[in-house]
Amino acid sequence: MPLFDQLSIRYKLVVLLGLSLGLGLCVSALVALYSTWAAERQSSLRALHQIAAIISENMRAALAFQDAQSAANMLAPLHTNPHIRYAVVESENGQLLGQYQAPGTTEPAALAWRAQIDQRPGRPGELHEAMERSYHYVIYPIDFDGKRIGTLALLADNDAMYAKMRQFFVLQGVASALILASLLLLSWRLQLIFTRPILQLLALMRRIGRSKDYTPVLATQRTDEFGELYRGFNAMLQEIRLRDEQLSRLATTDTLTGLANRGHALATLQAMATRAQRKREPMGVILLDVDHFKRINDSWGHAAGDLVLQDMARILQANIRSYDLAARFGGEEFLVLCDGADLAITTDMAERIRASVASHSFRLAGGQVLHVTVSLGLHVGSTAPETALALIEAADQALYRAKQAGRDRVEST
Ligand SMILES: Nc1nc2c(ncn2[C@@H]2O[C@H](COP(=O)(O)OP(=O)(O)OP(=O)(O)O)[C@@H](O)[C@H]2O)c(=O)[nH]1
Repeated sequence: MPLFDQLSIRYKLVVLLGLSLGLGLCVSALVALYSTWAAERQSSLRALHQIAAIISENMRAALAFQDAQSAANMLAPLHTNPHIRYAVVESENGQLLGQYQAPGTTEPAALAWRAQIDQRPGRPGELHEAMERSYHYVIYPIDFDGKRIGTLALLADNDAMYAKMRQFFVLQGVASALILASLLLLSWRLQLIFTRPILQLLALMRRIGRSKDYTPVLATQRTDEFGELYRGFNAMLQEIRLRDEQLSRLATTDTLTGLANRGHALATLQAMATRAQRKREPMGVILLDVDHFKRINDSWGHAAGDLVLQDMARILQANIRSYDLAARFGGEEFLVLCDGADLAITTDMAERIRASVASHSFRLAGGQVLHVTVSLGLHVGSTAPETALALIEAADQALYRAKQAGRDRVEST
């Protein structure tokens, strides 16, 4: 069913529910129709029986005396019932005593009915009734003193029965249409119970696909499978969010010192430089290098060197402003980006760092205390466009001069 497959889950459920409820309604309507038809059929035959019983009771004397005139008089009032179309009274030996034909009845029709009555199954003179498509009839035996003296055959059309059936059919149709409309409304309400949570999840999934914001938002008190689905979805979002954070931390952080790594520092420098140029503000770049670091490694081991680098990171963090960035730029080389800082502020910051390092006691795992110095080169970006690499290059030249000038000092471009 390709068309059905293409329908949204909402309409699929409405179609399925509507079809099942509609089918139930059709079956019950057919049952009601059949029962009404059977009841009408029974009641038509019963009514004809009652008329036949009354006429037969009065017809006894006419039969006993073979009085055709009396028989005709007794049949004549039948015209008050427009549905009785034909009646015939015969004596026991089959002799016709009286006959009635409703006004408008043609002779061929009367003859056909007569033939139908004569061909009835069973023994002649026995009580018999039959329901045909367009008429029904009763053959009623007439007894006198315990002896069969004749029979009365009464035939009536089915017009009254069909009129009632038509009326019932119209009523049933109207009721069925109303019920069907209510059932469709009910199907729509019912499908909401199932589709609302699914569509909510779908909308959230689409929104996350667009925004990439994995913050869990589906709060629910539900205790059913949908509640479980919501909670599972929330847990999954939470996990993705944590992993995202972890991944971006790993991608931007130096694992030894916890400072920003080289890649993150360069990207931040580029963004900071662009912003500074747009706002026509200065920005400071400080490049610093641990003096004679190789000696520390060689004398105290690589682990001691690592410890020094970690302490160095802490000193840097302690001496920068919240909106500056300290990064590990290479082995024992660090970069500090000072947002909106002019030469005076940058120089002051570099000097503060140098002095903090020089006065710091680097305590090794074995308890030994080292004193270390750093050389710093700084450059303050002008308002003219400069690439991140050009800014670093300039700071590096200043650093080179600091090293050349004897280390433990700050040089600027
Ligand atoms: N412990 C440790 N050492 C590192 C790391 N990265 C680089 N190094 C070492 O840092 C040292 C850098 O030495 P050099 O480039 O010669 O510079 P330096 O000894 O500091 O001398 P100057 O810079 O001229 O004062 C090398 O011995 C590298 O092996 C690291 O992550 N941990």
